[in-house]
Amino acid sequence: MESGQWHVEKRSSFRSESFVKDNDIVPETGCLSIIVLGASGDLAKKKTFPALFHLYRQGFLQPDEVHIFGYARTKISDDELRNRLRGYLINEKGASPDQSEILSSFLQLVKYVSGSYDSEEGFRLLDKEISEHEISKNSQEGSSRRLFYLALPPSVYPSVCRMIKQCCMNKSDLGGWTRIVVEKPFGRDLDTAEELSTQIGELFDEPQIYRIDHYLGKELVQNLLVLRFANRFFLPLWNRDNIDNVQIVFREDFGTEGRGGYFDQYGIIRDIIQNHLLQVFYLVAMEKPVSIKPEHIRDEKVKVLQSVLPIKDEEVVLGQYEGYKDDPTVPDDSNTPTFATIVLRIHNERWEGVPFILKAGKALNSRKAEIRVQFKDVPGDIFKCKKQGRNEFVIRLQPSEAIYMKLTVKQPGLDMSTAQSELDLSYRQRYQGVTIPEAYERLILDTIRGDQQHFVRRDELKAAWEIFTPLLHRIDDGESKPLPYQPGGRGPAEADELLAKAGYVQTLGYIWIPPTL
Ligand SMILES: NC(=O)C1=CN([C@@H]2O[C@H](COP(=O)(O)OP(=O)(O)OC[C@H]3O[C@@H](n4cnc5c(N)ncnc54)[C@H](OP(=O)(O)O)[C@@H]3O)[C@@H](O)[C@H]2O)C=CC1
Ligand SMILES: O=C1O[C@H](COP(=O)(O)O)[C@@H](O)[C@H](O)[C@H]1O
Repeated sequence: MESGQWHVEKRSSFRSESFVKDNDIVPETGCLSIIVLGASGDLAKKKTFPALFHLYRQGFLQPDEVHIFGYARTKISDDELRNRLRGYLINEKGASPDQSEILSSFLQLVKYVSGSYDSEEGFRLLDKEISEHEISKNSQEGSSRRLFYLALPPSVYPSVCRMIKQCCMNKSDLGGWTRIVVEKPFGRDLDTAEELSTQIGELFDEPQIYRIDHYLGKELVQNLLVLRFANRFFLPLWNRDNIDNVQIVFREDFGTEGRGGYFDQYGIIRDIIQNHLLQVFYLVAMEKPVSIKPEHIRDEKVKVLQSVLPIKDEEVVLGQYEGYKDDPTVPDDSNTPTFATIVLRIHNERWEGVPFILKAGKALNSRKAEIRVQFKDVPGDIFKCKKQGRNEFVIRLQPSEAIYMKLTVKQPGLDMSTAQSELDLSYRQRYQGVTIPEAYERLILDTIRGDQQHFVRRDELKAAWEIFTPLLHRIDDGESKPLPYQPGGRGPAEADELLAKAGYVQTLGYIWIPPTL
């Protein structure tokens, strides 16, 4: 190897022990019906059906067991739905022409039923179709499993759940189950979320309800527990003595295109911060769970949430990008934020005084989601490291998944000078040839396996809404107003000022560049 060249070592694949087997989850077989309600919609097309296809392609959904039903009000035939899906799946990133055959066999498993969301007629028809499939497949000798995925606006969840309960529950005497998957945003504030939880809770037990947050299915989010609790060197450092501040950042380089009507009712806090970023926050801040059993993990999440102090107005910056209101589905006087930076503070022994800065924005200068843990300055700084910048531990969730540690090293050469560098675990380079599964793929598989670890429990949801509801009400009442910002930029300058005030020190002149192969 020539000196100075990037050397990429091909490592033989190694098998790691799966820790899922400690989770008390017993694999099941038998007839499986997956029902996508809202099959005509955006989420179903872009996420739910592609995830099902990927699971099928990898052998996780067996053709002799599974059948998929689309349900919505739109009147289309089986073939029309299949053609719509084919058009989308064939053009998906990474799709190859040799998938055409497998795609056709997948689409043959898809059937469509049309009906409304609040009358028994459609759901009785749906039940008849599911039962026919169950009888044809195995019901004489096996159990049957029914998974209802609500790819629908939350306003129709109560009536849809009632219809499922009245008309479509699993009827096999031989066992099986009925589960429902509900999407975010689950409610608009504490009261509406609790009301929704009560309505659904009267119909289904908690183990039947899977409140999905797709950030919990992302590879690096799932890695957080392992990183924190399986590595000795993080244990003594992960606290207020060493960490100065933590940033959890979501940026998108596009606006609300095509979804302005939906977005304007919710805004960036309900769309991203109260759910996706808060889930990441728990995993960074919570204490070690008793075990990796879902209930133990979720108990710790609730505890840390309950230690969060009320958000202070002076620790919030809201923004709305210029041009947002040009969307005809957005009212001219909209007060909805498309950007927010919010500082959360935890009142406990580990984190007292450490700001957790949650930042999310649409129409910014890049698409990126990351966690940035910034350490305090080195005491007794004999190398004058301060001018190089602080140590940072960064977990890049997307794109270019990576974990890297920014640190100060001796600049190679005869001089005794220091420079910023990094220890870098870039996934594309380290795990060559390994496909990282899509979040929805993983989470749908978890629902089939009955693993609720990566889903939101009712008390967790309540604690999450408790944190944000007062601020959301101030925004809804027009008391807190978003500042205008230029699309394609960093968001309002006031957000950077808040970051600096919270203690974040930017390393000037240093940018981490993901290594290329
Ligand atoms: N799209 C995305 O990227 C994401 C969406 N989500 C969540 O997933 C769920 C579905 O989202 P998405 O697919 O974008 O939504 P859509 O607006 O595309 O709605 C899905 C389907 O629901 C039916 N529908 C729409 N509006 C109503 C209404 N007011 N009353 C009754 N039925 C209606 C329509 O079917 P029909 O008229 O044929 O019955 C539509 O095809 C939402 O909760 C959303 O917040 C979460 C993460 C990402
Ligand atoms: O839930 C949502 O997430 C997407 C971003 O998801 P990602 O996996 O691409 O990071 C966001 O665009 C959308 O507004 C929101 O509803």
